[in-house]
Amino acid sequence: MMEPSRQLMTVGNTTSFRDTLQQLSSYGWSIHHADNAQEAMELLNSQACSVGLIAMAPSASSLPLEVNTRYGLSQIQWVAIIERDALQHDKIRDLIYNACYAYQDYPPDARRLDILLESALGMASLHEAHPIPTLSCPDDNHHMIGESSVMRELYRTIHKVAGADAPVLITGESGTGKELTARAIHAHSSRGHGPFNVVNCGALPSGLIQSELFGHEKGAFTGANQRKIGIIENSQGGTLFLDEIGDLPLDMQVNLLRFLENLKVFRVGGLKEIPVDVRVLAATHVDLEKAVEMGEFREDLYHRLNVLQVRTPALREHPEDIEPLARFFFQKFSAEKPSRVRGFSHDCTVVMRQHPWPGNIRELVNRVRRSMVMCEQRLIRPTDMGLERRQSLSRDTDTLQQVRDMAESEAIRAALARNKHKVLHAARELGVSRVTLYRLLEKHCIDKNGGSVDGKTVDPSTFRLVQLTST
Ligand SMILES: Nc1ncnc2c1ncn2[C@@H]1O[C@H](COP(=O)(O)OP(=O)(O)OP(=O)(O)O)[C@@H](O)[C@H]1O
Repeated sequence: MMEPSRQLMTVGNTTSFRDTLQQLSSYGWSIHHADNAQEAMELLNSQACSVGLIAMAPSASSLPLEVNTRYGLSQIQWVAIIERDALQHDKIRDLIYNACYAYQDYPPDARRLDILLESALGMASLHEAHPIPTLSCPDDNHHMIGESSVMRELYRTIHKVAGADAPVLITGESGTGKELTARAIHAHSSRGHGPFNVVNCGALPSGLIQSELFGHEKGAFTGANQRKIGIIENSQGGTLFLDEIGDLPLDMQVNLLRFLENLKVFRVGGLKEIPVDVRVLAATHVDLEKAVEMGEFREDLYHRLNVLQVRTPALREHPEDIEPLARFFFQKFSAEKPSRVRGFSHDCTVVMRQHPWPGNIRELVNRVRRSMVMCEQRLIRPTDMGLERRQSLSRDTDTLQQVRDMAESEAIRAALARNKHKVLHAARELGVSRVTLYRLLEKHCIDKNGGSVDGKTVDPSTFRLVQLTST
């Protein structure tokens, strides 16, 4: 780890302890001053300060929270200098408790402060040593988190398809980040400055869908008192994301296909075609090929949308990202609403790894949010997240065979995921022949796409049940 540099940002009215600051300079601290939050943020853009010393006025500035919200909670370790009496104010107590590393009374003692700042610096460097890996998005709210090989592969694919102006079909289980992926494709494409509009095809009432998408002219039907511009036209110069495309009624599929072929819309009741420059991204969590076979989805539309394909991985395929994701959501929610909770207990991180996450990243978001409400301690425990340590791995009654079977089935699923479901490659990685791997897939009821045989979400404990009942 690099030796942390002794850059110190001071904020607020520090005139009453000017001498102390001079002594700190003589101890090797480079001091940069900001009068207010705005200046502090500007300073942070040019100086790599990770420790802040704030002269906290009795009126209680919320500055440490503001700065941490902007820069990511825990990025700056704050030490507050306060009048002892100020601790009687709830607001100040809360602020120090929630946003500061430590505090010292007036007049601050240079030696003690030096030690305190040094240890704050140590804490800051620990945070820096564990940055949250992301795919950045120009829009601050939509960064993608995860540094596993599957997520890196996803980022690479996003960059590749962003450069092409063709439709993209995004597939993946519910909650795996299909919409976020669509936003990232848009943001990294040449249309990034244009609009990004989302239509959930499953949520639109069938009677309204035509006019929602294509718009209508005044008087086109009873109740059409005004001209309405449809969402396709409103996406001019940008991207239209059609979520749950599999739910689009068949008659609408024809209209959408026509639009994709000539990039012109006909408003309902309109007389002329209007050209629209828009890129269409579509997402589905159902198997569209199967839907085509069943006659529920038009084959021509499927091929038109499926020019480029991106698959968002299930969370169980990249368990190494669970903790960084959980930390990211924790920081995000802490910034939105200051919390006394400081992070996750060790037990909690172990249990998060064991949980199969059938609801994927959305489930993780919800569980982290819940845990921050439920937690009564400084660290979140498994029960705060509504999770229990999985019995199967720790129960005395598990036979060695059962434990082996579970490990075997999890290793196979992970190898398939890593090898894009290519059985031959997964078999090579696992050091078995292809025939053996097929036999094992059958034994563990795994289809070669990593799901269970009936296509339901894979939960290792379910596999165990299947196995126990079939033997
Ligand atoms: N890699 C990621 N990094 C950070 N947040 C993520 C990531 N992937 C998903 N999320 C978050 O998880 C939640 C679900 O993501 P999203 O809505 O994109 O999933 P989805 O696959 O479109 O779900 P559905 O199929 O149910 O519509 C959102 O809050 C999203 O911001």
